[in-house]
Amino acid sequence: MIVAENLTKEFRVAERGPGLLGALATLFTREHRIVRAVDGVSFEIPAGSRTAYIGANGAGKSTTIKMLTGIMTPTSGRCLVAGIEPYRERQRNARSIGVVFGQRSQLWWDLSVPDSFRILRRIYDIPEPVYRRNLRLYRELLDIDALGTTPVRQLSLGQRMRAEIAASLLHDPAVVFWDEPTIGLDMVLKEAVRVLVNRANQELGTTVVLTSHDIGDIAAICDSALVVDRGRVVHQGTIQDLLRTADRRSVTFDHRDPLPLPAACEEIERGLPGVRASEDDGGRIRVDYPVAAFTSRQVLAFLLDRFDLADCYAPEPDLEDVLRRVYERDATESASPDQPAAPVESGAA
Ligand SMILES: Nc1ncnc2c1ncn2[C@@H]1O[C@H](COP(=O)(O)OP(=O)(O)OP(=O)(O)O)[C@@H](O)[C@H]1O
Repeated sequence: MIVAENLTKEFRVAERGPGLLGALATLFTREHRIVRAVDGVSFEIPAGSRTAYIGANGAGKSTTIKMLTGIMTPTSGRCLVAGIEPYRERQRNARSIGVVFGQRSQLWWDLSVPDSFRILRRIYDIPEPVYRRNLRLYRELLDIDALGTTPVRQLSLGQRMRAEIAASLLHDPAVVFWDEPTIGLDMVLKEAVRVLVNRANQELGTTVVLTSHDIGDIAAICDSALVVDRGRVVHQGTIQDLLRTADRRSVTFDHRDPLPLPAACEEIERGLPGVRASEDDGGRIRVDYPVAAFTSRQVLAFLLDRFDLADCYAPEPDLEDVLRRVYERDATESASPDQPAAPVESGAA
């Protein structure tokens, strides 16, 4: 179980003027401003869950992960990972967690991947059967042998990320924190990484906390989501809960006889004000409606009344669309500071 209680992190940043002179002046200036990267965040992540920690650029995700992994100490509040306050007991915490930061390496730059793994095995005191089992898995899924004896610093980004991901799971940690883990990976490797982490979750009960802008990773790995904005939690619940916050939904239908599509779309938009009707790639009509104005039942009743439907389906809202709207809404709210921050929604955490 991971708990954050009023977790806050502030940075003191020197004010800097424009240009080179401005940059030089910061060396002597006494003017600072406080950036509150994480602002009283509270949440609970149950053991064994797979949680996406999501938010727009600069929302405070990496800073939170750094506190949860013990790299940074909170300005106030606290967090617990499996009962440990990570920044107070860094070494004990490190034994039960695995970490991938897309931008940083946990491997030894001048050593090869097999050498790095041998060192990690000693550091974590990994039992022989566990070490062998995991290496077998990495051979099978990540083609780890192909990295050979090349020093880590000479690997491509994608090759290094394969090794980082394997290293984070090598000691069967209770929790993995992955911050942008699939940067640089091709589609086949992305899929392999998803299989690997889902296997660890199902077979060993590994808790997964994933920070990513990759919607494919979020949908394939996570069952719940924590959405942060300007350092605050604005949504916590299942991915399904998040999808239910969509403000537009759609219905797509096929007509029994060929229809004059532009005229049909116009008729729908006239009959249901605020709705958008358009032809999709397969020659069907797609009707997008605002959920605040219509229920799916009302839209369907209208369509059945006016058209001779051959087939009809209502797809799940698109996670990418839902997140884009959350980020757009948050950006609009930050542009008008008088408006209160979005409320915290809670679902099954
Ligand atoms: N060491 C630091 N010193 C000063 N400000 C910082 C520092 N680290 C982060 N910040 C600021 O804190 C805020 C949150 O940064 P953070 O890296 O946690 O965001 P993020 O959600 O991980 O963003 P991204 O999706 O772009 O990686 C940003 O405004 C950032 O500029």
